Amino acid sequence: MMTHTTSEPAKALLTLDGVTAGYGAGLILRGIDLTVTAGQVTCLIGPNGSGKSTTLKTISGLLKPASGTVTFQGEDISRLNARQRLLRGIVHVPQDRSLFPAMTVRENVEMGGYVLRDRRLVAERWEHIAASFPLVADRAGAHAGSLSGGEQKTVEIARTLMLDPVLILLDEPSIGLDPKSRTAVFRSITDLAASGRSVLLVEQNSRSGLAVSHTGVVLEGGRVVLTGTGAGLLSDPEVGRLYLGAGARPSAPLASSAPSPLGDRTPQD
Ligand SMILES: Nc1ncnc2c1ncn2[C@@H]1O[C@H](COP(=O)(O)OP(=O)(O)OP(=O)(O)O)[C@@H](O)[C@H]1O
Repeated sequence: MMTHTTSEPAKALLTLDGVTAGYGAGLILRGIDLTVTAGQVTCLIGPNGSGKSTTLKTISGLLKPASGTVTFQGEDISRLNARQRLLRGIVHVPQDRSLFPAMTVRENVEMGGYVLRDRRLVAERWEHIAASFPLVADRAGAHAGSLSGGEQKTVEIARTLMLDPVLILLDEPSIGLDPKSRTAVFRSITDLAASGRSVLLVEQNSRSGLAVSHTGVVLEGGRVVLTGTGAGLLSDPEVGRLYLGAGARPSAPLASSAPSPLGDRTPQD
């Protein structure tokens, strides 16, 4: 489990105050209060339909809040559009696959910098990304569609670095992946935080998500019902029973089948 090693006081990077939002007449978010601390991984968990993806959309600007405030680096960004928020360093990786399958990995990563309109900067950042993600360097010339689901997700995460993001929103990055690919994706999330990025993660694989997170936030019915450290929520039997799909997990059942440090998939429905 990683820890926040800096001795400086934790800084609020993003704050949601009483945010309400929905897609039509009804509200899905019913007053979200949430803080993301700079340099941390924060994981949103909660039952299906509780509003996790909708919360990410109100942060990236795909959805405007009906009321309440979204504050990023001290600025009220509630009324800004998605492009304006992107330029401030908020990058959203949606749940669905978003690479262009017929383009190469390198072309896909470079496309991530299309708003930069600066070929030299894109080339520089490509070098940095290729050095940070061996998979991206190794498969640079391969068509994205020929990569496995986990590899594609890793490329999507790597691509966010084209915009030198401050806050990366990841919507269920591990969905549909086999255990090995999941481990690789969660490792890249840990690496992002270690390199100074802040991550807000939505995960159905709640145990795995909390295991790589400094902070865990539980959503229910469009409201935050619980906040704690990732480790604290993981070890709380009541949280386990209510939100992690099972009671407190017994310690390793068999020495010969030690669980992955990231835990197993725990469906919530
Ligand atoms: N584009 C949309 N138009 C209308 N309703 C939507 C739309 N997207 C989501 N909803 C509804 O909003 C509610 C919350 O959805 P959201 O995707 O935020 O939940 P979630 O917590 O991420 O759930 P899940 O774990 O199932 O992805 C659901 O009832 C969903 O049907």
